[in-house]
Amino acid sequence: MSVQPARRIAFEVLDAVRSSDAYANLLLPTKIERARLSTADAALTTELTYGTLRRLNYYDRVVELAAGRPVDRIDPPVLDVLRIGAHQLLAMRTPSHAAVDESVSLTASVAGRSATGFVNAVLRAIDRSTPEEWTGRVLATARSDDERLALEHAHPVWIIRALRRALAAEDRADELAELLAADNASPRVALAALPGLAGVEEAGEPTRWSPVGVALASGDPSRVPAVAAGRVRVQDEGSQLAALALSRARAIEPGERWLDLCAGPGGKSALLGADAALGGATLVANEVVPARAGLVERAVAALDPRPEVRVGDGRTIGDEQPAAFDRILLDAPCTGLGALRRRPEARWRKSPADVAALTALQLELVASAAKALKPGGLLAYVTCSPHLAETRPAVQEAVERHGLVAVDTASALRGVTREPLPTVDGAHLQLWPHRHGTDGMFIQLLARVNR
Ligand SMILES: C[S@@+](CC[C@H](N)C(=O)[O-])C[C@H]1O[C@@H](n2cnc3c(N)ncnc32)[C@H](O)[C@@H]1O
Repeated sequence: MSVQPARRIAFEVLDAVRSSDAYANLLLPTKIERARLSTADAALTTELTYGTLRRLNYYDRVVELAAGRPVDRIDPPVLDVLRIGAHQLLAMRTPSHAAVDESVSLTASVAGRSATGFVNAVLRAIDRSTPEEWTGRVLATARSDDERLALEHAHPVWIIRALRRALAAEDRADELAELLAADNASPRVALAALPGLAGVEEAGEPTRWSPVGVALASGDPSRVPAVAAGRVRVQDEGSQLAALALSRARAIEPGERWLDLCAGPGGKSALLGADAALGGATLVANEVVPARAGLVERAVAALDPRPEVRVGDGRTIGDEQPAAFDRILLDAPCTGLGALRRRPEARWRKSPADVAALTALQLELVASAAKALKPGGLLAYVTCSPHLAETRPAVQEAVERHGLVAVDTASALRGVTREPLPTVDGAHLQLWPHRHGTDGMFIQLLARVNR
């Protein structure tokens, strides 16, 4: 029996994510396009791939219980087939015979005939109980409340604890389950119409917050002509607000110099560059990884004038160009814990050790950005992570060590957003997937006060 392309592609992506650290959100669209899948098959492939990757810990526990052995004693390609099979049986309600038979055929082609009996037996064992019965059985294996939440909502325990702390800092710890559920829902595609180059109405319906935001009703964004021309770009609304917080917090004086310190792949540079061009300012987009600087070049290609794109370490710009910029965006490298809904496997890749390394880098970048800021200038410190270790220390050092003043960011965005953002305690703005429908961006404006 031949294997349906949807299941084969889902397997290939899981295999590449596991064995060569591939990014599913980059690899999957390429494979779907190459296979010339219909819209329905593309949607099925995406659900098989993303749904399985998100809930890996849950399906691994199901497989362990059904197979009677730990997953590290199962051949990795066979385990991937079982994970995809379990997702079909427990979450997609695929008819049993299709899920089992196709998984067996897939096993024969990727792991050899000798493994097919095992896959058949494990999937039939999974199919003998209802999804609800499996949930009960899996949750009963949890050794703590947090492990139970981790299995129920498919997040690692350390991320659950970090998100709970970040919510608790806003007195919202009781919203944890809602946040975890939002991380598991596929976001709608949001687009940004670049100011001066495209109108919102060209591409779809206006979004809730961003004045340049467009919601794509359905389909492939690259088929929208303005997207193909680079005048409208796929960009989360939270990211749009981060760029607009800097470009629209105050009127632009012609001749202002702006810097995007960590620009790759260039989403925010494109929006900043468009606003800069309209206001008579110039933008320099800096990125340390040359290949990512190439992506920035592509992102800003439709702009006139085009921002200068440079390859360099943002940590040295402050010494190289002190007091040179009127506005700086520091969209810091971070764990991305606020964007887990977009990158289904990301949650399983990160570790607490990444946080410590990133906090250190963020502090060095803040020091450099603060030096590069002119008196009277404005800095936006941004992360797509609400982790307190990636937000609080950078802002605290900007104020206490580098003499910047925290600006009330929600107020600065008041006249900018379509709908007023809910008020927050403190000068920063923390967006949340479950509250705002955006990625979990943290945005703090900081000013160097004129002396
Ligand atoms: C969160 S991403 C920026 C996303 C970008 N602003 C956008 O909207 O498309 C952070 C970027 O910082 C870059 N980066 C990491 N270390 C850096 C450094 N020392 N100097 C400059 N850029 C750095 C990473 O390569 C990555 O492209």
